[in-house]
Amino acid sequence: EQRGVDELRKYYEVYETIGSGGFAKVKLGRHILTGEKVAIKIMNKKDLGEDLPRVKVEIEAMKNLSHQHVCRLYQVIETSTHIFMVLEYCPGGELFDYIVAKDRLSEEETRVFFRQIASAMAYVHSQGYAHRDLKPENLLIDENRNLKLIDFGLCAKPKGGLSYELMTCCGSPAYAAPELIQGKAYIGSEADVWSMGVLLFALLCGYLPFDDENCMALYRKIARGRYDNPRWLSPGSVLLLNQMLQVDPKRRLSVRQLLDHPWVMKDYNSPVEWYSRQPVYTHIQKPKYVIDECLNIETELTLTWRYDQTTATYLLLLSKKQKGKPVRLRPEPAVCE
Ligand SMILES: CN(C)C[C@H]1CC[C@H](N2C(=O)NCc3cnc4ccc(-c5cc(Cl)c(O)c(Cl)c5)cc4c32)CC1
Repeated sequence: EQRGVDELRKYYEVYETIGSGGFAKVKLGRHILTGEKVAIKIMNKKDLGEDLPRVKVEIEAMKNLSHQHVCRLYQVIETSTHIFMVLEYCPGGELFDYIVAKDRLSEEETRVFFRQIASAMAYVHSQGYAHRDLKPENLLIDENRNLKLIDFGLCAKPKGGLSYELMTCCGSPAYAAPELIQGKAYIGSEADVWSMGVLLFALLCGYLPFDDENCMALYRKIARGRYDNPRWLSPGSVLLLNQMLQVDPKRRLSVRQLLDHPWVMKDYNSPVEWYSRQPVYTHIQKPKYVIDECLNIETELTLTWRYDQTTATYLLLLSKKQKGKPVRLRPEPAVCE
């Protein structure tokens, strides 16, 4: 561990543990050069065991995902014993805790969050990924009360594209689609829409549509697809939930249909913007303030995203600029290789 932590401490101050996710612990950190806070996911390869491939899946997926509502991966440091993932820090914690604290959300507040979730999912699907573990515990709130999707350890990128069927039954039962828990071949994006329906119900109601402490009883309820709409739901909410929680995946709304659904458009009168506002530069268009300031990279050089210190510094500077913070490095910066 020591060598890995030394490598980490070259670039980051490492503070207390702020959480844990399955086989990982998450510590608060600060990028020394930019002063930006980060979340550092720390995994011990010994503890990972057969979960190591899941981590590789998550890292590869996150390297290809750059979106305003997907938690950003800045850097990966791997040693013989550990894997460190340096991630975008989300001080607002889990959406799950936010719902619990408020009992349930109003339709208006739910719509703000739901549009962000639809934006993230439309983007993730457009990149050929299915998330497969969508739940309020995997949606974090950042410093501007925006949602960030995390935990891509169960995501899938079918070889032939998202229309190809998947087999692995995974994710959290209460959010899992009927076809998935019945072990049928399923389409990842269709299963994600079911999970979004369960999530929408949880936001609007404060409890789950299908719940039972007995696993088999829970499966039967999901397979049957029957749930009660509490009296405070508007007719529009009842309709949208019904269109998403269709047991037959072919009758279920698609994410694309969600983007301009009347319930989603209410008060906004515009469809959900799902395009990424954070294009992943493959060729540096010489953003002057960054290149000259710190990264004296030959502008003709295509910056290959190595997810090393250079990537982290570049992305964190970009993030600072997007937040309107001064794009300055700490005095006497360490060597900017
Ligand atoms: C399903 N739950 C248990 C999972 C927990 C995990 C810890 C989380 N967390 C805190 O505990 N405190 C604050 C906090 C702040 N910023 C974070 C940024 C990224 C991640 C993160 C990102 C990815 Cl991609 C990932 O895979 C994992 Cl495991 C974590 C966690 C953060 C965080 C909350 C959700």
